[in-house]
Amino acid sequence: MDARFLGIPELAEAPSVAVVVDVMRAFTVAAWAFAQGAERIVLAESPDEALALKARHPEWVALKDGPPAPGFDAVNSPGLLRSFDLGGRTVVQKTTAGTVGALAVKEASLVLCASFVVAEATARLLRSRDRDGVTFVVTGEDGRADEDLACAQYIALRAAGAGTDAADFLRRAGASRAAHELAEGVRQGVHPDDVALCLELDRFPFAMVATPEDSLMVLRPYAVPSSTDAGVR
Ligand SMILES: O=C(O)[C@H](CS(=O)(=O)O)OP(=O)(O)O
Ligand SMILES: [Mg+2]
Repeated sequence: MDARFLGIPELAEAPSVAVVVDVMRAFTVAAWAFAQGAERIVLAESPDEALALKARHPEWVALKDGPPAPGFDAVNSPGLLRSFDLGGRTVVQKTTAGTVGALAVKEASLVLCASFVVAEATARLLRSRDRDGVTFVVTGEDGRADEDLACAQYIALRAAGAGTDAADFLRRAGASRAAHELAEGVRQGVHPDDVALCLELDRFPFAMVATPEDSLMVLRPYAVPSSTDAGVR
């Protein structure tokens, strides 16, 4: 498998297959939302769009990064989200890096959103597909966020079938700037368990696939069979 690792500003044209990686915290949070029962996650372009969607659909759960904000129901924290019952709910998510990265590749034929908690399911889905190349979007710090790059490199190796030890990749993520900022209270809307939850390898058995639906980009969990062809699209 030919893998490219690009930051959001380096995305010149729509890739065929894109894996958008945000370990801390958007796509760890998204996976937790599905684990808590959410049916789908609408990826919003802006806080205003998230609030407009919430106004049209008061039953939806609006979530954004940063501190709690008027009109929003939740923040971008896995530790805080795990106490929500999201059974059957639609979540609207807007974050600084992860959701922006996914929307930047919305023209791709396959868009996966990933983090360590869904790493193996994501790799398994990629292994099942007959594709020449995969573009990993390293969403943080214009492509330099080491927690995202480490996760992307790990998934790429697993997707290529390599028997890779995750320990070094998880160590890099744990030593990243984002991990330090979350641990030291630099970032807001944080639970003390957030970093540990972001470093839980393969906590969930599903991958996450984003597709356009009625002019919105919608993320859903995708159960990947443990063998043979996963059959997306
Ligand atoms: O919520 C996050 O961790 C970040 C935003 S910030 O750096 O904490 O302000 O957003 P994400 O898109 O999940 O990287
Ligand atoms: Mg991030």
